[in-house]
Amino acid sequence: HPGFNFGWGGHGGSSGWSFSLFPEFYQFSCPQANDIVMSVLERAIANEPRMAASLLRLHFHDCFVQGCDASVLLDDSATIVSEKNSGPNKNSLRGFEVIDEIKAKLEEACPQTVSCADILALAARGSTVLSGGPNWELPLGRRDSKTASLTTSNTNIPPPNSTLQNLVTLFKRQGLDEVDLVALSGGHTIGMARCVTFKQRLYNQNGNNQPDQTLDKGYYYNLKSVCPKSGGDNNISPLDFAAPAKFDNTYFKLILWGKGLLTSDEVLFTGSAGTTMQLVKRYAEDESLFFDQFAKSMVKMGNISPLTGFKGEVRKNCRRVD
Ligand code: HEM
Ligand SMILES: [Ca+2]
Repeated sequence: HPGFNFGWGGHGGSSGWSFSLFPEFYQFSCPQANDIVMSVLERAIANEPRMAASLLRLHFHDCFVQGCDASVLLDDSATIVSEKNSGPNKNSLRGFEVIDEIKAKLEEACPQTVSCADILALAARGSTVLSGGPNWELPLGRRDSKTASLTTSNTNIPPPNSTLQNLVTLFKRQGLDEVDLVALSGGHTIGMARCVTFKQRLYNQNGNNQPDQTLDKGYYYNLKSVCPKSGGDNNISPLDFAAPAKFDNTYFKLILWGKGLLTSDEVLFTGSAGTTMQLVKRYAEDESLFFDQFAKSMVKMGNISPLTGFKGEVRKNCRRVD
């Protein structure tokens, strides 16, 4: 089988072999893999700029549940309880049709070779680049799960009203630290969120029927007009209203000004942990520092317990196990 990296397992495993991800994984088996991904992305994102954001988020929601194994793409079936119906995912995750299109093209060019988990990682990177963000060398060789976990999807993915402590804990569970938390939250430089995810901040942040005091007043009135106290749950607002389709560091500037959309964005600056506050300031001041760290943290997130070697499979259709 081409592309396996037979390195010695040195991390306490007793089995002897370990397989790690590496950028040239498809060099011989499907050298055009990234070009095919990029050609589909170019069209999809030109057609709808928000698609870049939706695809970036898909990789995150995959990696935080059972690792980066494309579990998030599986539909309900006799053996699968789909993660698509979890609290954080239902009526929210988008981009599945674009992944299907990429997979169909890859199956034509290189049958049963490129995993759905690697497609998610390639699509996340490509979406970042096409939105004006950083590029990075992307380790590949993930394989696809034969299982999904609705319950883990409900427990591992942080909710939008999280405290800073809560965010730090959920990221630590994945081997990610405060630096990764702040940099990866910068993914909110693109895309949209539904009213239901930030309504609490407008009308009852602390159980006293008062808005979140950290919200800028003008921004607060704007948000109220798209997100009424009752109804309108599916109305959407940009996570970075200054440039919702451009991958830049304005997300961090907005947070400094009380114009971050979600509680989870604002607490990076106002929550009681000096480290994340300093990082928000530094990324707001220095876009290239943010880009460098975002790239590093994306590689780290993409390395969360992948299936490698002979584990898992390469699905033919990302929506079902073979
Ligand atoms: C730190 C914890 C995080 C929380 C609490 C969080 C929460 C959310 C919420 C509530 C939404 C809106 C969903 C909706 O209304 O349907 C959203 C959207 C989004 N998130 Fe996060 N997120 C987090 C981290 C991340 C990370 C690590 C990434 C990627 C690196 C990311 C990328 C995105 C993107 C791009 C969107 C917009 C998606 C679209 O427009 O379709 N988020 N997030
Ligand atoms: Ca997964």
